[in-house]
Amino acid sequence: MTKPSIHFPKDFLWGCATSAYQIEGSPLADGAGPSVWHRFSHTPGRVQDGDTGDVTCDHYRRWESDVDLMQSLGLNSYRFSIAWGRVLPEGTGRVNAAGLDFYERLVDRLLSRGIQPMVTLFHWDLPAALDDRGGWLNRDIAHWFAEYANVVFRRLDDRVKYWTTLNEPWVVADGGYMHGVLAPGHRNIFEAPRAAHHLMMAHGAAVQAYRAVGRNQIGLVVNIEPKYPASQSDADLAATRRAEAYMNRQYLEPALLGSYPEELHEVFGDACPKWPEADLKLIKQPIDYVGVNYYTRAVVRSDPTAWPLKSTTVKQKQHTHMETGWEVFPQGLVDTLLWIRDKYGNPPVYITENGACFFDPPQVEGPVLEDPLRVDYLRKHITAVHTAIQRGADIRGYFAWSLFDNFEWAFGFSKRFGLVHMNYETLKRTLKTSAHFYSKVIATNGAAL
Ligand SMILES: CO[C@H](O)c1c[n+]2c([nH]1)[C@H](O)[C@@H](O)[C@H](O)[C@H]2CO
Repeated sequence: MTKPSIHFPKDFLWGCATSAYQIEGSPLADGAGPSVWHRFSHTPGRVQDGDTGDVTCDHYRRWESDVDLMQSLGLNSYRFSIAWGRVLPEGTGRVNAAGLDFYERLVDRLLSRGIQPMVTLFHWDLPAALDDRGGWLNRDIAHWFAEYANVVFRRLDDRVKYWTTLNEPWVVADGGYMHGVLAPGHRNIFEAPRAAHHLMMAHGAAVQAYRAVGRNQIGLVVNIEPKYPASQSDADLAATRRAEAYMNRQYLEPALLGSYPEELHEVFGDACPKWPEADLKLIKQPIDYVGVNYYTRAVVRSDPTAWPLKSTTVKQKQHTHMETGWEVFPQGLVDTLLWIRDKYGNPPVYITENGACFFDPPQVEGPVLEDPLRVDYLRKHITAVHTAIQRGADIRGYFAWSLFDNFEWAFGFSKRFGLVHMNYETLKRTLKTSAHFYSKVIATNGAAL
């Protein structure tokens, strides 16, 4: 029986995603101010092997040929983030012209090569100067973020059609303030919900600012990891509900519904703050799309000893090389997209990140690196996107994570997600077979799956 031909919507965005601190290098060049990740990666013991973002892919200096490489892959879109500290070295006030000029040149080159930019304003690299003023624990950060956003909107909104306020506020609050494994490295259950709330207030303030000056689209990017109970026991079902509320609903629902899930009280207990209605009104600014970062699912079991969720995830059979063994589970992407369709009124969605890390060698000899496991992962997950579209979900684009192997936060360079291999000694870029595969999928708008 011949395979039914797969076609995506005519103007579907096909891109790759990256972020500033993970690929640019030169974190202090041309007047840029340091970020919390510059400080964190230069603090011994915080990042595996003492890796830092000082060089990484050296994109800050190789951006022109990198854009040409994107064009050679046939990308029609590229998702990247702007380093706040390059534009406003102290986070507020003085604008660093050289920093803003870098991103303007990047946008212009992308457009000249037929590549639509999707720009993320904040992908975790908060200016250190703002962290010194309390960072995400200071309510004023909503104004600081709106000020920064305005500077960028005014310069680039005539060319950038897709904006994102935040990338994955959950990771910042959970990693940076609850568990302390990401910058700024706090471990405090009383801080985490406040950081989460101020992140969302900043999102709302930036969207509100955008509506005054912008003419294009703006959204929020959240990581969604669907939660499946390990059993139908009351304890596992309750643990699954808590885990879903803590990761998947805690950010989407204030943004889309103007309220927090009740289950957060079970997670945070007496650390759960009561927020004024005005805050939630600010957060619930209408957005044009939801960005979904999907990698894996979680099978959840109750575990009264696990802090703070009182739940753990059960490792599954086929998984990627991430430390906690992210299961390869494309059905979870279908389930996630249909869950958003049904629970939040079928908003426009972009898959703003999807990808996998498998072992790739540090050096590559030949012209291409074989990465069959990643090809298989991408094929299954892009097919899952198509399944969700056929079942009525309004999906408008897909961005593979990531264009290059890059700085994988606390894991340093030990984890490789790229479609293009990075030799960190020579900075040589080498296409993997996943890049060639993705290129064919784009050229045939899905038929090559
Ligand atoms: C918690 O998993 C998230 O969905 C997630 C996975 N990832 C992310 N978020 C981040 O947006 C990227 O900066 C990471 O490099 C990438 C790979 O780890």
